[in-house]
Amino acid sequence: MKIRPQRPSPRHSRHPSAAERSAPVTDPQHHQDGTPVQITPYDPNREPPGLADPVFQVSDLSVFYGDYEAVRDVTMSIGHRQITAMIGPSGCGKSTVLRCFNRMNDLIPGARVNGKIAYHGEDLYGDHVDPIEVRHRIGMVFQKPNPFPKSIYDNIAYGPRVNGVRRGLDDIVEEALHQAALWDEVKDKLKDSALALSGGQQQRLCIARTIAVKPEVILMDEPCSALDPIATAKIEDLMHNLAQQYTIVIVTHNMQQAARVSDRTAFLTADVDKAGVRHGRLVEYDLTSQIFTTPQDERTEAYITGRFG
Ligand SMILES: Nc1ncnc2c1ncn2[C@@H]1O[C@H](COP(=O)(O)OP(=O)(O)OP(=O)(O)O)[C@@H](O)[C@H]1O
Repeated sequence: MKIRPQRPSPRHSRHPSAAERSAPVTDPQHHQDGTPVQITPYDPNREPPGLADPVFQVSDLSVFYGDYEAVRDVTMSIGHRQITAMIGPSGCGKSTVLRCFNRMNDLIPGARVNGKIAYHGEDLYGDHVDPIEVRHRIGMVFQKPNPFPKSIYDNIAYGPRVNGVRRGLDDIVEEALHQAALWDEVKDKLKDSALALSGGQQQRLCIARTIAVKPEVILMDEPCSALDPIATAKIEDLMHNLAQQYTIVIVTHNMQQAARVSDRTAFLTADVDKAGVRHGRLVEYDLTSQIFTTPQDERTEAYITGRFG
């Protein structure tokens, strides 16, 4: 697969999206005693990154499970080194679309994709494209932390070893754990089982495991839904830092989270057709600040103000 080589380089620091400053839905998360959990704010001087030279260009994407068209006609671009959130009511197809970005839907019997997803201009579903290679470039973090029943070290080293890396593993493991903001907590127990970590630590371990194979894109499917507010805040902080080097797409049910972490937000919903069948649709896609302050579509407004969904 010809994919443009990626060379992570430091990006200027993060901005606070206007959403964070003015969104009507920015309830902070709270500790058990009621005090708000602090999340490092974006840099107020940073402009939202643009969509020139997008990582993905999605055109007329429809996804079927057997005969059922779960998602219909999605067209959008995903920008480089920024965080794109996908929000919408349950069943509107957020996870389905997310899984298309690294061909995880290939693993679901009966799943089929129509339309096109270009990755740096290359057809991601082209005949010549190796889905395994795609998943190296485009990693995924799931809702429930899923460490392997191995040591912390071996979890991180697993991907590089599979890729044939034999030397420098210690450095790779340390760097990935640093990037995932977990090093200080685990550096003295790298040989301990990953299963002994807390849920939040396990999720950061899974992020470190993803980073260790040096992807360009990290897909996150509800990465905080199984975590408490403090662990959630750590992951959100981590996302702000990771977006300096990686392109992140996150599915979240938590609108406050989308408003806090993302540069751009896609709102999806499910329309019911004449036959009474629901199909997921992209309703609106814009800067997060726009979506949460001046949405253009009344369905988006109804959703973000809690009137449906
Ligand atoms: N493996 C599958 N086989 C058949 N139908 C599926 C499969 N996965 C999802 N669907 C259907 O596709 C539609 C979209 O599901 P999807 O999980 O993508 O939505 P979602 O917006 O992520 O939902 P949620 O927020 O509840 O996770 C739903 O009607 C769902 O039942």
